[in-house]
Amino acid sequence: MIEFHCVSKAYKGVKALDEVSFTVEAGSVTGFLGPNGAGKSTALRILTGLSRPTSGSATVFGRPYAELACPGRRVGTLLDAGALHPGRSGREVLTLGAMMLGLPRSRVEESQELVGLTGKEGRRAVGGYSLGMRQRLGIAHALLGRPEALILDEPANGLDPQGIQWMRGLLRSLADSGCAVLLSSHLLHEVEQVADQIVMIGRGRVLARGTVAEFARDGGLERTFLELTAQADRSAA
Ligand SMILES: Nc1ncnc2c1ncn2[C@@H]1O[C@H](COP(=O)(O)OP(=O)(O)OP(=O)(O)O)[C@@H](O)[C@H]1O
Repeated sequence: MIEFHCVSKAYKGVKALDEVSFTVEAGSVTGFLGPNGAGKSTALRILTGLSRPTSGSATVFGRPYAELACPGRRVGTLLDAGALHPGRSGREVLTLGAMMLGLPRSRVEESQELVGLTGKEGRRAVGGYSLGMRQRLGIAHALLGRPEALILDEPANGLDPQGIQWMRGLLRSLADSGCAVLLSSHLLHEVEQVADQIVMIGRGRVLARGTVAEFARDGGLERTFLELTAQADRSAA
């Protein structure tokens, strides 16, 4: 459903991504794990048509995101919760999103409820939101069109432990209802709790892929992550 096929990206000769390939199936959560600067955001920006790969292709439902008919309805994205307009209320952000996607107003309340933003919070300007509230609003925005695929960049940033637990439950239930969920993170524990499959990236390259159970069996997620990222750093030095 989501597919990266040999995606490379170079910025002025520096390789941010190097032949990245993996897939995310419908009905599953894939954790895209990597240390700072590994290339996670670059990969997700390419997947959502915000950046062009130097070579290779990234597709959703078999096509580049920008070539999908009404991509915003089929693919929910949250790449930067900080980018929401600070002067608008949460409700306005969602109402504008629903209008742009041609969705009924009822989706605004439904999405707001889904992420636990109260009516009062929805009427406040986003500039006064905590980071956790922005993340919830960003997730509500991503879910407006009842998407079949969900792409989230570091969605747990700023969420408190209750918020993280809530998000896990939400992503699990979305995947169980058939959605393909791809979330990037550098928080191993958070990803381990929710993901079916893990793709580890370091220095722009896929270092390992497998199910959470496979990582647990083969030395543990944290140990594997630290070893492989250190190895990638050494070979890049
Ligand atoms: N617009 C850009 N111009 C030049 N280099 C860039 C640009 N965007 C990203 N990079 C570089 O590409 C590499 C990957 O960055 P990216 O932001 O994709 O990593 P990340 O895994 O999302 O990191 P983080 O967890 O810190 O957000 C880094 O070395 C970064 O400096």
